[in-house]
Amino acid sequence: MIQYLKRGRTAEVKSDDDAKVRATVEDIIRHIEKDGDDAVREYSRKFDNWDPTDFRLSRDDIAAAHKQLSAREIEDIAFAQKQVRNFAQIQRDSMKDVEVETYPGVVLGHKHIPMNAVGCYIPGGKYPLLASAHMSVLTAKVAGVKRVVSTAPPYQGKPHPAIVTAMDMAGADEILVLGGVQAVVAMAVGTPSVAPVDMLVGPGNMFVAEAKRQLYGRVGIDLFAGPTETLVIADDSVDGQLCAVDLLGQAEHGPTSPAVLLTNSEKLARDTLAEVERQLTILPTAAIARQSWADCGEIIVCDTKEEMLQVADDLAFEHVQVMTEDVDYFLNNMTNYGALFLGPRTNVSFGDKVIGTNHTLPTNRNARYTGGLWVGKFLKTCTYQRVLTDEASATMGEYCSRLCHMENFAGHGEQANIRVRRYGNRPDLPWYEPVAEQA
Ligand SMILES: NC(=O)c1ccc[n+]([C@@H]2O[C@H](COP(=O)([O-])OP(=O)(O)OC[C@H]3O[C@@H](n4cnc5c(N)ncnc54)[C@H](O)[C@@H]3O)[C@@H](O)[C@H]2O)c1
Ligand SMILES: [Zn+2]
Repeated sequence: MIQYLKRGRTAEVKSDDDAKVRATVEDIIRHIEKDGDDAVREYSRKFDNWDPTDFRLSRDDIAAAHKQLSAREIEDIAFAQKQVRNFAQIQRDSMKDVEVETYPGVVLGHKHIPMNAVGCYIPGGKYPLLASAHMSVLTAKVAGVKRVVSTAPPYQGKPHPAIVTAMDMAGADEILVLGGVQAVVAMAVGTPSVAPVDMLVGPGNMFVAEAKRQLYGRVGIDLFAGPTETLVIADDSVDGQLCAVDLLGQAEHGPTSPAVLLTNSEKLARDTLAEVERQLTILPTAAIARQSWADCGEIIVCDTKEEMLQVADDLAFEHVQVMTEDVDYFLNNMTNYGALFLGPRTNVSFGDKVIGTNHTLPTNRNARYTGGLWVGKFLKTCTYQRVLTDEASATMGEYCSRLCHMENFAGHGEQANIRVRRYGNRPDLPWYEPVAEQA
């Protein structure tokens, strides 16, 4: 049986919010398409109170940002980037180009081609999320993207030195200080001051995520990476204190970030509920976490691990932290998740900041069809083919001719027929008719 010890707010409230966000974003896109840089500047002033002469940082600005960080801070960023770069490179190396003779005389292949230009959004509204610079910029560079534009909103009224430094250390080619919808639209549509990119990547709040969704098709997007979600799957092998820390640690992202405990232990459920209340009295970011816990937090109690698996797959959450006796049961059987965190020694914060897997992950049940950002998202897998022999050309041509005819494609059919005529030595084949089998 599946019971709720605590429920989040209803889906109707959420869909009402979604409609408002959609309309806001539509307006901003239309306005920037029409008025370019002037509109970008207007929204930057309105939402971020930010109106510099140039949204792009100079080499001097970037050097000045580096100087504001301590040696320790630089080393910490370098450590995290080393882990992310290393794993991204291992993933890149696992992707092989192929070229195979698939039929006598027929050679098919594919190669992975990096995109030419991408725009990386680094969130910075509530927190200066410098880790996103490693996740987006650095991964794009490992993939071989030539032009990587990176942007973050001003933080407390100015460019955040650690974000700028992390972007630069990750290899960004252009650094903008621009936030929200105006930033992603400027990069996607292009303005006189920002050349357009081919794909937008990176997480963001619901405005940023919705803007990427609406721009999809004109540019590529990596995935729908909206407000953070965390699911903790736990049993009596861990305690309520640990579960509460891991729920609130991610609930602090924002007021719409769900944190859910899924357990087969009613005792753990009750202990966690009490611990969450206690920790909310001491957590420095409790103002945000309290609201997200009240609105979106849930505690679900199941009888069996099979039920837990079913609930977890239905939720298809971004982060799934498994702290049960048999963590491999979930690794082997779960099908919908952004990233898994197995066992109590690791946690979502390690993944967010330092361990090396990418933290830009699908939210809003998009994990049903995609994993998170990774080096492969910056590569286009493109096929090619050649036919090496006259015989193979004639054989494919004969089949193709008849298949085209079944679809009423006369022109396609003739593309095949002319090959059969020339390479199959059948000069008398009629035009626009399916090739008959030879007697
Ligand atoms: N899914 C993932 O992989 C992942 C990873 C990390 C962070 N996140 C999420 O990223 C988000 C970061 O959000 P944030 O708000 O701190 O920073 P943000 O940079 O995403 O958004 C700030 C911008 O939002 C715009 N904005 C604010 N209010 C607006 C309004 N009413 N209308 C239009 N635009 C408005 C402003 O221009 C501002 O620059 C969080 O929700 C967090 O959960 C997701
Ligand atoms: Zn997080």
